Amino acid sequence: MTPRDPSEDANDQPGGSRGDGPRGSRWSDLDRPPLNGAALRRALVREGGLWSGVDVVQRTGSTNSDLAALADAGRAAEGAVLVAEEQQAGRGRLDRVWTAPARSGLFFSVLLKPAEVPVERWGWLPLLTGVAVATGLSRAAGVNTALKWPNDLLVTVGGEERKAGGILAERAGTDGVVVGIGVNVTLREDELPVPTAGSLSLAGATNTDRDPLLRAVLRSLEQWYGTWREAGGDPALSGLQETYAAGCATLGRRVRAELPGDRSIVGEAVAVDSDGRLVLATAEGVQEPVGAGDIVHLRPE
Ligand SMILES: Nc1ncnc2c1ncn2[C@@H]1O[C@H](COP(=O)(O)OP(=O)(O)OP(=O)(O)O)[C@@H](O)[C@H]1O
Ligand SMILES: O=C(O)CCCC[C@@H]1SC[C@@H]2NC(=O)N[C@@H]21
Repeated sequence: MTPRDPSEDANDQPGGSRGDGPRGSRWSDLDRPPLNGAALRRALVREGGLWSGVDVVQRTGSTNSDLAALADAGRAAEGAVLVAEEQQAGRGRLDRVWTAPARSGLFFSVLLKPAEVPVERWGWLPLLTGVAVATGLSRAAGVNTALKWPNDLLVTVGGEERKAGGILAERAGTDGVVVGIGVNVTLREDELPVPTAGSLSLAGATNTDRDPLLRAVLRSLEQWYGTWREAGGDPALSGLQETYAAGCATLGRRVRAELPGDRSIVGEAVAVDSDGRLVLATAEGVQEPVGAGDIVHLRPE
């Protein structure tokens, strides 16, 4: 898959390259070891499995943009995985920037083509990915994670909820979705892009070795995606709706939903409905489903 940095194959050497650190970085390579692309491929790519290829590049603008361009050109198969050690134009939801310094986290995109699932149910893909990321990381990093609706990954740092990861899902080609995942693994307090951000290491993770973390997330994603597809994308039948609700820190909280067009609604988040929308119960006794926008967790009244 392209575009690739010519130096990327350094990652294919066992132990990876240990040369100069990235330009402008205060970290040496020994502080932040590289991913081992060859070992990841060996562990993840197998006949009949979902992952058809795993490419690791040193640096790019955005793995979502790159994989979407390949999908648009018909040059990427279902299950293609593109990982970057660093992103220089990482993108978040709602046209925000996603900060991704070299080797500080997991920055990757996967191409999914759920042909047997009706398109109306594809909106569950980012939520499904959130469940897979939270499950994989809770297991492999030894840290508690929760989801803020729709798919921010939260950790607790010094008693505060902080955002350590996020998911950006975008249609690509005629029949696919590129799901991009960003997780802050070893970002230190003084490196955080915003005070509300956190990282797995700041939350006390017992393991911050990115290879096993990435494997755990991709294995969990393969499992959840398989179960959901077999259920025809039905969120209840696949158990996804229930599992999502169990891991969602937004439910039961007082929140403000900031909607497109400068409108906002305040209410208690009471459910995630079968379309993946967050249902707010307002003080007026109305149940308002919210499908898009920003959610702010408020203090209890
Ligand atoms: N590496 C990163 N880690 C965490 N947040 C980041 C990172 N890079 C950029 N950001 C952005 O910083 C902003 C602050 O995140 P925060 O969770 O506080 O607020 P938010 O605006 O409610 O985010 P969201 O809409 O995703 O819920 C977000 O827009 C987030 O996308
Ligand atoms: O929280 C968000 O708003 C979503 C952040 C998604 C970031 C990931 S990093 C890999 C992929 N490539 C991108 O440009 N964005 C996603």
